[in-house]
Amino acid sequence: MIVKYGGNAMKSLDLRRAVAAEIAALRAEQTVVVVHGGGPVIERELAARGIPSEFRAGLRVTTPEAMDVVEMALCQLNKQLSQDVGHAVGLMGRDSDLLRAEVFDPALGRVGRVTGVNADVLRALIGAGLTPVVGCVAVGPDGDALNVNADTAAGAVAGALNEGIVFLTDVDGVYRTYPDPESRAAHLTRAEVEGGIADGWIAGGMIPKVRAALDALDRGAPFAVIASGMHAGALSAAARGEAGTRITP
Ligand SMILES: Nc1ncnc2c1ncn2[C@@H]1O[C@H](COP(=O)(O)OP(=O)(O)O)[C@@H](O)[C@H]1O
Ligand SMILES: CC(=O)N[C@@H](CCC(=O)OP(=O)(O)O)C(=O)O
Repeated sequence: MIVKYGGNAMKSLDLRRAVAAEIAALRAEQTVVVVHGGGPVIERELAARGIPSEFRAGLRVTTPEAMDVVEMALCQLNKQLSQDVGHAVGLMGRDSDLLRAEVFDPALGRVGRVTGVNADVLRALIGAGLTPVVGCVAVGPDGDALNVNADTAAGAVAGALNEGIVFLTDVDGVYRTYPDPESRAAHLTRAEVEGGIADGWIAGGMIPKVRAALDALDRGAPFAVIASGMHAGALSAAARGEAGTRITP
């Protein structure tokens, strides 16, 4: 299974360690590949350098200067997470062409769209009993770094490995009336997702997440769930289909 682990569910060290422990526990039952972002860490490092952040439809406009900071911040986080998870190898998308990408839209700068995943490297690590922990910086056609939204990167990895995916975040799933957790949808079809984006009840950072879930299914993932990483046991409940929002074709 692929676990996408992102910014909001890693805001404190305690939370990060709790999720890492859940990932380590899940590994006793199944193979796990972690793909991570780190929005809040990137945000902090950019702010410390006086570099402003602008998002369009959930994607960070990334200048070459911002790209350097994104890569530095995510590389450090990658090592911390792989240490937290244990028996893991931390890799960035630039290692062994793990994530290949092209420029998504020149107006967004160095933002990438994934064009290929080196699944053989992941299979080799898994075969050696190690958990891959993948940071979402890809290699572009010119060999330079491209900033890929971590949900998008994780969806592409799930598709390439034909494995299910759980996107961990700071909400219990997709809410029909955000922010009311009682309105969580247990299932959403592609048509409902597209309708939700068009009608505006799926917004902001949830847009790349639901699109990545659909993309993962299109690329061959058997299931895609969006669930909370904020409570103990949430990951295994989501893996069993007892929590979160399951996106279906
Ligand atoms: N319909 C919705 N249901 C739940 N969350 C939503 C919805 N629409 C927008 N959101 C927002 O999406 C956020 C999750 O996306 P994001 O902040 O990018 O998460 P992460 O950093 O975990 O990847 C939620 O915290 C919430 O603010
Ligand atoms: C292009 C783009 O938006 N890239 C993201 C990559 C990190 C990410 O996605 O982190 P979370 O999963 O924590 O949100 C960014 O720069 O924030």
